Amino acid sequence: MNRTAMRASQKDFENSMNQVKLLKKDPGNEVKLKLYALYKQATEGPCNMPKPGVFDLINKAKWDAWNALGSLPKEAARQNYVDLVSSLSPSLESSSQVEPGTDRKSTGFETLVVTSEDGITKIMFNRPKKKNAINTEMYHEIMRALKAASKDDSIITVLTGNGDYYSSGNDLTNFTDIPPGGVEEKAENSAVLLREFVGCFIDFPKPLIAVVNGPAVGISVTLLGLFDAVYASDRATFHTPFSHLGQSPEGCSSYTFPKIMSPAKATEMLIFGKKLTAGEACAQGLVTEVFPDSTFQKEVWTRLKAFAKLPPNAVRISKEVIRKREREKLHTVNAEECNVLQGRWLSDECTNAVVNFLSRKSKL
Ligand SMILES: CCCC/C=C/CC(=O)SCCNC(=O)CCNC(=O)[C@H](O)C(C)(C)COP(=O)(O)OP(=O)(O)OC[C@H]1O[C@@H](n2cnc3c(N)ncnc32)[C@H](O)[C@@H]1OP(=O)(O)O
Repeated sequence: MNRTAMRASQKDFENSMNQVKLLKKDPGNEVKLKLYALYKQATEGPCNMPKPGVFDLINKAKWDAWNALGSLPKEAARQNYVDLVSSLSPSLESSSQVEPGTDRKSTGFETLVVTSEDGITKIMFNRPKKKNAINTEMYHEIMRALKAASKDDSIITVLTGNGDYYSSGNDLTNFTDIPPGGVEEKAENSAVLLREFVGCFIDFPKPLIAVVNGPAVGISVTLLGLFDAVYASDRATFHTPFSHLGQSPEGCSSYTFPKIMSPAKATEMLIFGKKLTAGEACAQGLVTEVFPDSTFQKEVWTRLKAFAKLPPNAVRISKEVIRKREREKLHTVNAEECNVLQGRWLSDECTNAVVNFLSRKSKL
């Protein structure tokens, strides 16, 4: 069953309430508080009770648990309640794919693996044979996964890649699927898609962390300027060969990169296509920290799990405070970059570069 994409019905919710009564084992106070909070959120919405006094320990703990859910929508709370109950009583739900002790994995994605565990939603690019190139389906699936993650009960969201690459950027075969309106229509559709896609990163309400497991190219690099932290393996490289491809910067990088790394360093990357090692990208401020590849996954996930234990409301509010004053500017930059790219995609320079790649005449 697709836990993230599907919404639990009122009937599922009522079944889950009954299942709680049938639990053979006491799930413990922490889980009971979580169930209480999700139940209240699902039935009444955000916490609307006055805060109990410090000595009213039980009611204070219940209030804290409910209040911690912030503005989580009722439907999401209902789904989380159903998921939590089914993880406590797997034998009671025959159709559940949720095994105790394993990640909650969302099916319904062709190009991603999306899991949610320990307060972290992980969105993993999953086209390893194509170096995780982002095809049109993947753009749509990433947007869908981000929208679901923004509403689930995770504290942080992580993007990473399966296989040896983080991502090789835009799938160049995207350009071969020409609609009846011809290349102009294709360029226009692509600009609309890109604008919406980058907009999802600008507006994402929780800390967004990139776990860059290997080389990153094109849009998978530029987007990093919109992330809240970027952890990289020392195998990772960062390459934006836009001029070589007859294209121009996107992902708001024309604004974020000069701010992050100085205008001249941004020029070297975005105009001259200089490829940075992970160490260089860290020295420029694009990467937060670099880890040896042999210990990368272990060290990063230990750290992320600790971050995900922080108070959810404080984390979310802090992200909003940081993003708020830049949001409008970022949307303006995004719109401008998409406009410029729409023209670039129709240029001979771009067409030749794509044809050369597709006919195996050139690689980066
Ligand atoms: C609609 C929104 C548009 C937003 C625009 C964004 C701009 C960008 O992102 S620009 C960056 C575009 N990316 C590239 O130019 C990378 C092109 N790929 C390469 O140069 C090389 O594949 C590589 C250096 C990434 C890896 O080389 P390597 O020799 O190790 O492996 P390959 O044999 O080349 O790759 C395996 C397999 O994967 C296919 N592939 C890899 N990357 C892409 C890609 N970006 N687009 C399409 N296909 C890609 C490659 O063709 C191979 O496929 P086959 O096994 O079928 O031959």
